Amino acid sequence: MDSTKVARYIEDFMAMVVARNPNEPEFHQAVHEVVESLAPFILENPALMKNKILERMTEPERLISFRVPWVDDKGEVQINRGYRVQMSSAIGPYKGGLRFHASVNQGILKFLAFEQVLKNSLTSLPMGGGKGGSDFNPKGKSDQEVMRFCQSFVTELYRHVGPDTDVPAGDIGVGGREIGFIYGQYKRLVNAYTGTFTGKGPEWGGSPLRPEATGYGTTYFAAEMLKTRGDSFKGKTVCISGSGNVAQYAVEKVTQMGGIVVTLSDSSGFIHDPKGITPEKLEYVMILKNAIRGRIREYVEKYPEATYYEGKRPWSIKCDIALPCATQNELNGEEAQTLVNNGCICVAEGANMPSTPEAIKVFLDNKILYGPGKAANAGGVATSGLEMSQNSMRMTWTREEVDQKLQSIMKNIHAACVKYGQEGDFVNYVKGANISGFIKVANAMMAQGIV
Ligand SMILES: NC(=O)C1=CN([C@@H]2O[C@H](COP(=O)(O)OP(=O)(O)OC[C@H]3O[C@@H](n4cnc5c(N)ncnc54)[C@H](OP(=O)(O)O)[C@@H]3O)[C@@H](O)[C@H]2O)C=CC1
Ligand SMILES: O=C(O)CCC(=O)C(=O)O
Repeated sequence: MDSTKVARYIEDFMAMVVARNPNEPEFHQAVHEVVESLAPFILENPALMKNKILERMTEPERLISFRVPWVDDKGEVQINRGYRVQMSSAIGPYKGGLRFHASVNQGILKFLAFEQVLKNSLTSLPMGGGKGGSDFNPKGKSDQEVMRFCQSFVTELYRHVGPDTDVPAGDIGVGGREIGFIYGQYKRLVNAYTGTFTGKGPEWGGSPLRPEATGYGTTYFAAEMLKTRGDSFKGKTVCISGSGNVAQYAVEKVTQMGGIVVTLSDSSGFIHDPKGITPEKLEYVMILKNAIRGRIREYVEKYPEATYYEGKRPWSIKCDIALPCATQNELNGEEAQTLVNNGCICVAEGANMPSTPEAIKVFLDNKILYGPGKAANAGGVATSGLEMSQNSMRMTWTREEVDQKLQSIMKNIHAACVKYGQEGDFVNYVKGANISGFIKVANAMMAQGIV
């Protein structure tokens, strides 16, 4: 393929995306990465060009934005903005999480929804892609305030979702507590018990292993990547960022597989525990983060052998494997170079788009094992898909059954990445994930006409 032609296609396509979606840098970044992978493939397939498949995929089918008024504990009226981006229903109902974080805006949710379309396709389950949330910041809010906010949020959202229409779940700032409040109010509004949300509690329709699934899945994916080089987690030093849902269960699974996790972080700083975060220490982190809702710095008060670094990220710590599990753009080019210089051989993304384009270039140039989020963290939404199946069948699989299905899905995603990403003796998992995720959605769109 003529490289000038490819470069011009990417440039023209991105100029169009930027012009149509001004002031949305995260969305531009996510689309650019995908277009770079897909350009040669699309140029070789005139039908994809003629039917403007990628042009349509980068335009949400529907974008809903709404007012979320609620009353705080002081009796003051607060107003937030709620969103749902329904990106693609080509292969199934819209599916993707809800994020509650002060930084949420339309552009961030569009990047997440776009990534979700390809990720959900990779799982091989029939799920379209969407994402939603609000600029509501749950930090420091009482349970009552969070409940009132969630009830107001879903009092508008409920019109746009349904078990065969759009099935939201959790993401940053939305865990079991929030899904509970949202589902309770939703059920009241529609007067029906349906599988419209996933991440529900185990007693009321949730799938076994959904809380664990993203962190476990990322670890399973990394293990598959390591296997291609005859390696494993055994005895490896692992740096993990974040300390929320994904990070916690990544620590658990890595430790079970014989790795030693030495870092965790939050938006204030990171802790380094050279002796490793043992199951007992992880139990404390789970209480600290999920019940007390404290800060990661408190870890060093309980475990003085660890050190806390205020305002810093964990990537300067020497490790064999890095699992970024916090948020987008949390690992830049310089930090990627430090990881590589320190001997890191594998990066698997539990978070969505945690590595900047410069960081990704460092990983690919140095040919380390690099698993992008849309492949490596797909275990969460895949298990949500399994929750949807269980809800439809009105039955519950065992934890072991779900774990087996999750492992098999992660293996299949890995195999698909290898199939489309093999470049000589190197696997470019970015290219593999993007092309493999794209093909199924593109074929469905071609079959369904210009819609
Ligand atoms: N939950 C899931 O099933 C899935 C999640 N993901 C992705 O994984 C990542 C983590 O999600 P999840 O664990 O569910 O979310 P949680 O809300 O449970 O945890 C988020 C963690 O990331 C930290 N964090 C958030 N924003 C920043 C920031 N700007 N800088 C540094 N740290 C930050 C938080 O720290 P603090 O408390 O200080 O904000 C917290 O430790 C996200 O990228 C999400 O999109 C991907 C697939 C599925
Ligand atoms: O489980 C889900 O539906 C959503 C998971 C999610 O938000 C993600 O994969 O980023």
